[in-house]
Amino acid sequence: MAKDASNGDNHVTRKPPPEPSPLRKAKFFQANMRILVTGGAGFIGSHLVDKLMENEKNEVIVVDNYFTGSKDNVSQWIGHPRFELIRHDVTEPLLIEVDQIYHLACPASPIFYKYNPVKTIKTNVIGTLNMLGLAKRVGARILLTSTSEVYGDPLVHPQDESYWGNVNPIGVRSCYDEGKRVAETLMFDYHRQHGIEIRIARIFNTYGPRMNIDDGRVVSNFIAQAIRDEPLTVQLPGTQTRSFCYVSDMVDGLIRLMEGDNTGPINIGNPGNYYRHLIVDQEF
Ligand SMILES: O=C(O)[C@H]1O[C@H](OP(=O)(O)OP(=O)(O)OC[C@H]2O[C@@H](n3ccc(=O)[nH]c3=O)[C@H](O)[C@@H]2O)[C@H](O)[C@@H](O)[C@@H]1O
Repeated sequence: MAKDASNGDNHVTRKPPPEPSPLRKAKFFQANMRILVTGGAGFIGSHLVDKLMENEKNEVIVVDNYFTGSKDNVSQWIGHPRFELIRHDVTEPLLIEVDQIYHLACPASPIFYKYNPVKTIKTNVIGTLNMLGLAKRVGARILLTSTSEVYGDPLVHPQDESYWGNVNPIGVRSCYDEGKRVAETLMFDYHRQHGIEIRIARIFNTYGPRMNIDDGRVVSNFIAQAIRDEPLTVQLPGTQTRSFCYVSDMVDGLIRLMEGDNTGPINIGNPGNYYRHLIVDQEF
């Protein structure tokens, strides 16, 4: 699904990224790559951590406030010499020395992001500013997990990255949709103004182990209803489509984006769209 979505002028005034700080070079020479994962105790974040930890040259630091994530998701790494877990809210500055930042921290499903919309906006805006400030200070490359929801209620199907979206700025979902859109804007402004190395992924529906069963998203809804022997909720059969990506494929996509040369934004998801009633037929 990847495409160059420069929208005309994203790459025009790119400056070279700043040098990594001498402090990091001197102090952390043992590990080839020190990687920060915000939201690393969440569903996708914890699978990303598992994959990054497979590489013995990586040292992984997880920062999470456990709003929707859980220590259980990373319990297999607690005590490992290359792993560190910090309870921290990204809306507060973080002083740390790292080479790469995967910035995932954000409530991601409607139930949770609507629960405290002001906090959701703060996490997206102030949290992303803080992570970009950190990236600038230490010369780290930063990847933001944005979302397919930046396309809002799209007027074109399927949406490629050059589509600017159709988003309600004042609705109850805006804290998330517009929050992620501002986060993307901040990423590109830091890139253009300060030469920060950025990567932006727009994540589509993802499923797999550790997904939150009660988060109100379609796969978890179906599974939860099936387990509870309840009728499955299918809205307007035949009209609602979704794509579904398995979490290990999502994580591979995120790592390849981080390691590659394309800033994004890049859609990451399953390119096939499925009607909700077909999912039910196939899975149950
Ligand atoms: O599908 C997507 O678009 C989303 O995918 C992932 O979200 P996901 O792993 O599905 O959701 P969670 O399991 O809720 O993970 C989010 C993590 O962020 C943490 N978080 C949330 C809010 C906050 O203020 N700070 C913070 O650290 C949560 O505790 C949790 O561990 C990414 O983390 C989101 O940034 C992305 O928007």
